[in-house]
Amino acid sequence: MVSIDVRNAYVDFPIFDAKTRSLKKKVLGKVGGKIGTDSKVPIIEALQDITMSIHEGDRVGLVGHNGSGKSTLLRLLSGIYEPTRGSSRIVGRVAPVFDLGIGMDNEISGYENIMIRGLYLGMTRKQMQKRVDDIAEFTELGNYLQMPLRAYSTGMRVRLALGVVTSINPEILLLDEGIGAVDSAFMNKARNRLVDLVKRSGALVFASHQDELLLELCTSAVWLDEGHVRQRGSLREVLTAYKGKDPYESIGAEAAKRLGIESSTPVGSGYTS
Ligand SMILES: Nc1ncnc2c1ncn2[C@@H]1O[C@H](COP(=O)(O)OP(=O)(O)OP(=O)(O)O)[C@@H](O)[C@H]1O
Repeated sequence: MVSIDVRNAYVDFPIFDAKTRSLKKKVLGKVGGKIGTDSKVPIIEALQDITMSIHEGDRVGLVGHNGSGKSTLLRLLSGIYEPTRGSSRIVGRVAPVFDLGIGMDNEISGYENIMIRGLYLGMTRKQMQKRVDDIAEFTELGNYLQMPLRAYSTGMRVRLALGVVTSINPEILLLDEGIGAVDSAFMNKARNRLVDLVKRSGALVFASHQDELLLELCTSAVWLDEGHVRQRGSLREVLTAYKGKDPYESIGAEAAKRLGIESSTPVGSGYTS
Protein backbone atom coordinates (compact mmCIF):
# COMPACT_ATOMS: atom_id res chain seq x y z
CA MET A 1 0.00 0.00 0.00
CA VAL A 2 1.33 3.42 -0.91
CA SER A 3 1.21 6.39 1.45
CA ILE A 4 2.81 9.68 2.34
CA ASP A 5 2.62 11.04 5.86
CA VAL A 6 3.75 14.57 6.59
CA ARG A 7 3.56 15.74 10.23
CA ASN A 8 4.01 19.34 11.39
CA ALA A 9 6.50 19.93 8.62
CA TYR A 10 8.31 23.21 7.95
CA VAL A 11 10.51 24.06 4.97
CA ASP A 12 12.69 27.18 5.31
CA PHE A 13 14.98 28.75 2.74
CA PRO A 14 17.64 31.02 4.30
CA ILE A 15 18.66 33.75 1.83
CA PHE A 16 22.27 34.68 2.55
CA ASP A 17 22.72 37.39 -0.05
CA ALA A 18 19.49 39.37 0.46
CA LYS A 19 19.42 43.13 1.06
CA THR A 20 18.11 42.86 4.61
CA ARG A 21 17.49 46.57 5.18
CA SER A 22 14.90 46.89 2.44
CA LEU A 23 13.23 43.71 3.66
CA LYS A 24 12.51 45.37 6.99
CA LYS A 25 10.15 47.81 5.29
CA LYS A 26 6.77 46.15 5.28
CA VAL A 27 5.42 45.73 1.78
CA LEU A 28 1.97 44.29 1.51
CA GLY A 29 1.72 41.63 -1.19
CA LYS A 30 -0.59 38.79 -2.02
CA VAL A 31 1.99 36.42 -3.42
CA GLY A 32 5.01 34.61 -2.00
CA GLY A 33 5.86 32.70 1.13
CA LYS A 34 6.29 34.39 4.50
CA ILE A 35 9.64 36.14 4.92
CA GLY A 36 10.96 35.95 8.48
CA THR A 37 13.38 38.78 9.40
CA ASP A 38 13.95 38.00 13.10
CA SER A 39 17.33 36.42 12.47
CA LYS A 40 20.27 38.18 10.75
CA VAL A 41 19.70 36.17 7.61
CA PRO A 42 16.21 36.54 6.08
CA ILE A 43 14.42 33.23 5.87
CA ILE A 44 11.62 32.40 3.46
CA GLU A 45 9.26 30.22 5.44
CA ALA A 46 7.94 28.38 2.39
CA LEU A 47 5.97 25.76 4.36
CA GLN A 48 4.77 26.05 7.93
CA ASP A 49 3.28 23.35 10.12
CA ILE A 50 1.97 21.17 7.29
CA THR A 51 0.23 17.95 8.30
CA MET A 52 -1.05 15.85 5.43
CA SER A 53 -1.67 12.19 4.61
CA ILE A 54 -1.91 10.74 1.13
CA HIS A 55 -3.28 7.24 0.64
CA GLU A 56 -4.02 4.84 -2.21
CA GLY A 57 -6.80 6.25 -4.39
CA ASP A 58 -6.40 9.89 -3.28
CA ARG A 59 -6.57 12.52 -6.05
CA VAL A 60 -5.52 15.75 -4.40
CA GLY A 61 -5.34 19.17 -6.08
CA LEU A 62 -3.06 21.85 -4.64
CA VAL A 63 -4.27 25.43 -5.14
CA GLY A 64 -2.98 28.80 -3.96
CA HIS A 65 -1.48 32.07 -5.17
CA ASN A 66 2.00 32.30 -6.73
CA GLY A 67 4.57 31.49 -4.08
CA SER A 68 2.07 29.97 -1.64
CA GLY A 69 4.16 26.79 -1.40
CA LYS A 70 2.62 24.30 -3.86
CA SER A 71 5.85 23.34 -5.65
CA THR A 72 7.75 23.21 -2.36
CA LEU A 73 5.10 20.88 -0.92
CA LEU A 74 5.34 18.61 -3.99
CA ARG A 75 9.11 18.45 -3.49
CA LEU A 76 8.62 17.62 0.18
CA LEU A 77 6.10 14.88 -0.71
CA SER A 78 8.55 13.42 -3.25
CA GLY A 79 11.45 13.30 -0.78
CA ILE A 80 13.51 15.83 -2.79
CA TYR A 81 13.27 18.22 0.21
CA GLU A 82 13.62 17.11 3.81
CA PRO A 83 11.53 19.09 6.28
CA THR A 84 13.52 21.71 8.23
CA ARG A 85 11.38 20.65 11.22
CA GLY A 86 8.70 17.97 11.55
CA SER A 87 8.65 14.71 9.63
CA SER A 88 7.71 13.13 6.32
CA ARG A 89 7.39 9.43 5.56
CA ILE A 90 7.00 8.10 2.02
CA VAL A 91 5.94 4.50 1.30
CA GLY A 92 5.89 3.59 -2.40
CA ARG A 93 7.53 4.56 -5.65
CA VAL A 94 7.11 8.27 -6.36
CA ALA A 95 7.09 9.65 -9.92
CA PRO A 96 7.80 13.38 -9.67
CA VAL A 97 6.73 15.18 -12.86
CA PHE A 98 7.69 18.79 -12.17
CA ASP A 99 9.43 19.90 -15.30
CA LEU A 100 8.78 18.22 -18.62
CA GLY A 101 12.36 18.93 -19.73
CA ILE A 102 14.09 17.27 -16.76
CA GLY A 103 16.03 14.11 -17.55
CA MET A 104 16.30 14.95 -21.26
CA ASP A 105 19.68 15.02 -23.00
CA ASN A 106 20.26 17.29 -26.01
CA GLU A 107 22.98 15.15 -27.52
CA ILE A 108 21.12 11.85 -27.78
CA SER A 109 18.22 10.88 -30.05
CA GLY A 110 14.51 11.10 -29.30
CA TYR A 111 14.35 7.30 -28.99
CA GLU A 112 17.22 7.25 -26.48
CA ASN A 113 15.62 10.09 -24.55
CA ILE A 114 12.39 8.11 -24.28
CA MET A 115 14.33 5.31 -22.54
CA ILE A 116 16.32 7.61 -20.25
CA ARG A 117 13.31 9.67 -19.18
CA GLY A 118 11.32 6.48 -18.49
CA LEU A 119 14.13 5.09 -16.29
CA TYR A 120 14.29 8.43 -14.45
CA LEU A 121 10.56 8.07 -13.69
CA GLY A 122 11.07 4.64 -12.12
CA MET A 123 10.35 2.31 -15.06
CA THR A 124 12.62 -0.60 -16.01
CA ARG A 125 14.42 -0.87 -19.37
CA LYS A 126 12.20 -3.83 -20.32
CA GLN A 127 9.00 -1.92 -19.51
CA MET A 128 10.19 1.03 -21.61
CA GLN A 129 11.14 -1.20 -24.56
CA LYS A 130 7.54 -2.44 -24.63
CA ARG A 131 6.20 1.11 -24.67
CA VAL A 132 8.55 2.82 -27.06
CA ASP A 133 6.51 2.21 -30.25
CA ASP A 134 3.32 3.47 -28.66
CA ILE A 135 5.10 6.59 -27.40
CA ALA A 136 6.68 7.19 -30.82
CA GLU A 137 3.27 6.98 -32.50
CA PHE A 138 1.69 9.36 -30.00
CA THR A 139 4.37 12.03 -30.52
CA GLU A 140 3.92 12.01 -34.35
CA LEU A 141 7.62 12.91 -34.56
CA GLY A 142 8.41 10.27 -37.21
CA ASN A 143 12.02 10.31 -38.39
CA TYR A 144 12.85 13.11 -35.97
CA LEU A 145 13.03 10.45 -33.26
CA GLN A 146 16.37 9.37 -34.71
CA MET A 147 17.75 12.92 -34.50
CA PRO A 148 19.49 14.41 -31.46
CA LEU A 149 17.16 16.40 -29.23
CA ARG A 150 18.97 19.67 -29.97
CA ALA A 151 17.34 19.60 -33.44
CA TYR A 152 13.85 19.72 -31.86
CA SER A 153 11.60 22.75 -31.45
CA THR A 154 10.13 23.46 -27.99
CA GLY A 155 6.79 21.97 -28.99
CA MET A 156 8.48 18.81 -30.28
CA ARG A 157 10.29 18.38 -26.96
CA VAL A 158 7.00 18.75 -25.10
CA ARG A 159 5.40 16.07 -27.29
CA LEU A 160 8.24 13.68 -26.53
CA ALA A 161 8.23 14.37 -22.79
CA LEU A 162 4.46 14.14 -22.53
CA GLY A 163 4.49 10.86 -24.48
CA VAL A 164 6.89 9.31 -21.96
CA VAL A 165 5.29 10.80 -18.85
CA THR A 166 1.82 9.53 -19.81
CA SER A 167 3.15 6.01 -20.48
CA ILE A 168 4.47 5.22 -17.00
CA ASN A 169 2.86 3.23 -14.16
CA PRO A 170 3.41 5.32 -11.05
CA GLU A 171 2.51 4.30 -7.52
CA ILE A 172 2.42 7.93 -6.40
CA LEU A 173 2.20 10.57 -9.13
CA LEU A 174 3.22 14.13 -8.22
CA LEU A 175 2.40 16.59 -11.00
CA ASP A 176 3.33 20.25 -11.18
CA GLU A 177 1.28 22.46 -13.45
CA GLY A 178 3.95 22.71 -16.16
CA ILE A 179 2.35 19.67 -17.67
CA GLY A 180 -0.81 21.64 -18.36
CA ALA A 181 1.07 24.46 -20.04
CA VAL A 182 1.38 22.86 -23.47
CA ASP A 183 -0.51 24.21 -26.47
CA SER A 184 -4.20 23.48 -26.34
CA ALA A 185 -4.39 21.42 -29.54
CA PHE A 186 -1.80 18.94 -28.31
CA MET A 187 -3.27 19.02 -24.78
CA ASN A 188 -6.58 17.86 -26.23
CA LYS A 189 -4.78 14.89 -27.72
CA ALA A 190 -2.81 14.27 -24.52
CA ARG A 191 -5.80 14.71 -22.21
CA ASN A 192 -7.12 11.15 -22.52
CA ARG A 193 -3.64 9.75 -21.93
CA LEU A 194 -3.30 12.00 -18.90
CA VAL A 195 -6.67 10.90 -17.51
CA ASP A 196 -5.66 7.23 -18.05
CA LEU A 197 -2.31 7.86 -16.37
CA VAL A 198 -4.06 9.28 -13.31
CA LYS A 199 -6.53 6.36 -13.27
CA ARG A 200 -3.74 3.79 -13.09
CA SER A 201 -1.68 5.78 -10.55
CA GLY A 202 -2.01 4.65 -6.93
CA ALA A 203 -2.29 8.26 -5.73
CA LEU A 204 -2.06 11.72 -7.28
CA VAL A 205 -1.12 15.17 -6.00
CA PHE A 206 -1.48 17.85 -8.68
CA ALA A 207 -0.55 21.53 -8.27
CA SER A 208 -2.29 23.74 -10.79
CA HIS A 209 -3.91 27.09 -11.51
CA GLN A 210 -6.18 25.52 -14.14
CA ASP A 211 -9.61 24.75 -12.71
CA GLU A 212 -10.73 22.54 -15.58
CA LEU A 213 -7.70 20.29 -15.43
CA LEU A 214 -8.03 20.09 -11.64
CA LEU A 215 -11.71 19.15 -11.95
CA GLU A 216 -10.83 16.51 -14.48
CA LEU A 217 -8.05 14.87 -12.48
CA CYS A 218 -8.76 15.52 -8.76
CA THR A 219 -11.52 14.93 -6.23
CA SER A 220 -10.17 16.65 -3.11
CA ALA A 221 -8.00 19.72 -2.62
CA VAL A 222 -5.71 21.62 -0.29
CA TRP A 223 -5.54 25.42 -0.44
CA LEU A 224 -2.12 26.79 0.51
CA ASP A 225 -1.72 30.40 1.62
CA GLU A 226 1.70 31.79 2.55
CA GLY A 227 2.94 28.29 3.33
CA HIS A 228 -0.02 27.34 5.55
CA VAL A 229 -2.92 25.01 4.82
CA ARG A 230 -5.81 27.47 4.65
CA GLN A 231 -8.50 24.95 3.76
CA ARG A 232 -8.91 21.32 2.75
CA GLY A 233 -11.95 19.40 1.54
CA SER A 234 -13.65 18.39 -1.68
CA LEU A 235 -12.15 20.05 -4.76
CA ARG A 236 -15.36 21.95 -5.55
CA GLU A 237 -15.67 23.24 -1.99
CA VAL A 238 -12.02 24.40 -1.83
CA LEU A 239 -12.07 25.99 -5.30
CA THR A 240 -15.28 27.83 -4.41
CA ALA A 241 -13.67 29.28 -1.27
CA TYR A 242 -10.38 30.08 -3.03
CA LYS A 243 -11.92 31.70 -6.14
CA GLY A 244 -14.96 33.18 -4.41
CA LYS A 245 -17.35 31.38 -6.77
CA ASP A 246 -18.40 27.88 -7.71
CA PRO A 247 -16.01 26.62 -10.45
CA TYR A 248 -18.94 24.80 -12.10
CA GLU A 249 -20.47 28.21 -12.98
CA SER A 250 -17.67 29.24 -15.30
CA ILE A 251 -16.49 25.92 -16.65
CA GLY A 252 -16.25 25.69 -20.44
CA ALA A 253 -18.96 23.75 -22.22
CA GLU A 254 -16.59 21.17 -23.71
CA ALA A 255 -15.05 20.46 -20.30
CA ALA A 256 -18.49 20.30 -18.66
CA LYS A 257 -19.54 17.72 -21.23
CA ARG A 258 -16.43 15.64 -20.54
CA LEU A 259 -17.03 15.86 -16.80
CA GLY A 260 -20.74 15.08 -17.18
CA ILE A 261 -21.88 18.26 -15.42
CA GLU A 262 -24.23 21.11 -16.36
CA SER A 263 -22.67 24.21 -17.92
CA SER A 264 -24.26 27.57 -18.65
CA THR A 265 -22.06 27.99 -21.76
CA PRO A 266 -23.20 26.34 -25.03
CA VAL A 267 -20.92 23.63 -26.47
CA GLY A 268 -18.62 25.03 -29.18
CA SER A 269 -18.85 28.61 -27.96
CA GLY A 270 -15.09 28.62 -27.43
CA TYR A 271 -15.45 29.93 -23.88
CA THR A 272 -12.90 28.10 -21.80
CA SER A 273 -11.94 30.07 -18.69
N1 LIG B 1 14.97 27.26 -3.81
C1 LIG B 1 14.40 28.30 -3.21
N2 LIG B 1 15.12 29.23 -2.59
C2 LIG B 1 14.55 30.28 -1.96
N3 LIG B 1 13.22 30.48 -1.91
C3 LIG B 1 12.43 29.59 -2.51
C4 LIG B 1 12.96 28.46 -3.21
N4 LIG B 1 11.92 27.75 -3.71
C5 LIG B 1 10.82 28.41 -3.36
N5 LIG B 1 11.10 29.52 -2.64
C6 LIG B 1 10.15 30.45 -2.03
O1 LIG B 1 9.21 29.66 -1.31
C7 LIG B 1 7.90 30.16 -1.48
C8 LIG B 1 7.02 29.08 -2.07
O2 LIG B 1 7.41 28.86 -3.42
P1 LIG B 1 6.73 27.74 -4.35
O3 LIG B 1 7.54 27.67 -5.60
O4 LIG B 1 6.57 26.51 -3.55
O5 LIG B 1 5.31 28.40 -4.63
P2 LIG B 1 4.14 27.94 -5.62
O6 LIG B 1 2.88 27.95 -4.83
O7 LIG B 1 4.52 26.67 -6.31
O8 LIG B 1 4.13 29.15 -6.66
P3 LIG B 1 3.66 29.25 -8.20
O9 LIG B 1 2.18 29.12 -8.24
O10 LIG B 1 4.14 30.63 -8.58
O11 LIG B 1 4.40 28.17 -8.95
C9 LIG B 1 8.02 31.42 -2.34
O12 LIG B 1 8.04 32.55 -1.48
C10 LIG B 1 9.33 31.25 -3.05
O13 LIG B 1 9.89 32.52 -3.27
